Amino acid sequence: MPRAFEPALALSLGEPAGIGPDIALMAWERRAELDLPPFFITGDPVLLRARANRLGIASLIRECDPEDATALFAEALPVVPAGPRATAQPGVPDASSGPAAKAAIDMAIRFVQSGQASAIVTNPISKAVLYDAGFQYPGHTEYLAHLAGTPPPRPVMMIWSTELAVIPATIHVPLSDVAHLLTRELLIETGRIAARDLERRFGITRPRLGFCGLNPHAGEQGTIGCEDEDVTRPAVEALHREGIDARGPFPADTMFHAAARKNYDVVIGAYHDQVLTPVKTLAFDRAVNVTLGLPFIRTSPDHGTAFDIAGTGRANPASLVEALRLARRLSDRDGEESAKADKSDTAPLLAHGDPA
Ligand SMILES: NC(=O)C1=CN([C@@H]2O[C@H](COP(=O)(O)OP(=O)(O)OC[C@H]3O[C@@H](n4cnc5c(N)ncnc54)[C@H](O)[C@@H]3O)[C@@H](O)[C@H]2O)C=CC1
Ligand SMILES: NCC(=O)COP(=O)(O)O
Repeated sequence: MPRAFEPALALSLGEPAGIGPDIALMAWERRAELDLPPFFITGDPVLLRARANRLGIASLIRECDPEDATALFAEALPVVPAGPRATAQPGVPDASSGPAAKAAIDMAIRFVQSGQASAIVTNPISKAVLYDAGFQYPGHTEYLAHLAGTPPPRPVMMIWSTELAVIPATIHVPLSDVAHLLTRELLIETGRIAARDLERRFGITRPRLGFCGLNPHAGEQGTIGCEDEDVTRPAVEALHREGIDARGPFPADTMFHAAARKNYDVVIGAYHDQVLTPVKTLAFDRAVNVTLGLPFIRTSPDHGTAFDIAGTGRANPASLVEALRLARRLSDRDGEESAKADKSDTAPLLAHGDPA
């Protein structure tokens, strides 16, 4: 059933010196051809106008309130001004970058929490720039959990593509800390959240979670490192006892080939690069970062700020386009689910192998 008011998606500006402004403008320019869901940007409209001029995009930027964005979207790029002016040039972050990027996220989240936006899509931030500005969180994933409530829910990072979906159990931590941060509790909680959200939000009945070993050959029965037998296997068994289809641990080096990928709906790995490397190799321009475990929907392109090509017109907006589409599909599904007493006929949102 259509909702009376269709809120638009809130897209945060991201790092002003990065490609976030470029890809937002490029996506909006092709909104009709790509049949994009309406979105508005939270951020500095002056910077966006300057970037549009630099890129030669005949973009009409219109400052507005979030409620007006859906109606405006066909004729202009709606922008809700957020925070301080962003003065950085493409590729060269300056002192305004951190505060401007953070203000854009804060405003977008307020609109999602008040129902003035249906979901948040975040453009990439430079973590180092934000840390320099005093930002206390490793990335969006952890910051959004902090904004979501008290105590903050455990956020789970999933990078989703039709070829492969992955979750790093530890997220933005140094590699030297991974072995001691990888606990049974962490894996069990991550598995529970993944199983629940893949079912509830993505419509996958009894999702198959493939756990990835930490050590070579998943520890070779405990002879090459103890974590796979002492931590991961008991976590998989505990999830299994709860009725969750958890499998593994499997060796990381053989989990990602085409036949193996058919055995899981998502791979849960030990650390960031273990699982993000395969998905970015397979689907760099299509994969979407989705945060599970939050009371609202958040997606993001899978890539970073790409300072080396900001302002050149060479950035590919495809991952942002997929992030916008997925946010819309997840929020439509959310709306249907809450409006519906009988949920049995809601189709799966995406299955691996579906055309994107
Ligand atoms: N969601 C977020 O906020 C994310 C932020 N980052 C941040 O981005 C910054 C740079 O990270 P890198 O590791 O250099 O990764 P990156 O993704 O920014 O760039 C890696 C390479 O891919 C290219 N590239 C990236 N996106 C592209 C696109 N849309 N079209 C064409 N080429 C593209 C870049 O030009 C570069 O050569 C870091 O500060 C990192 O923290 C990284 C990932 C996600
Ligand atoms: N490589 C993905 C990534 O680091 C994204 O982090 P976040 O800012 O979305 O938490």
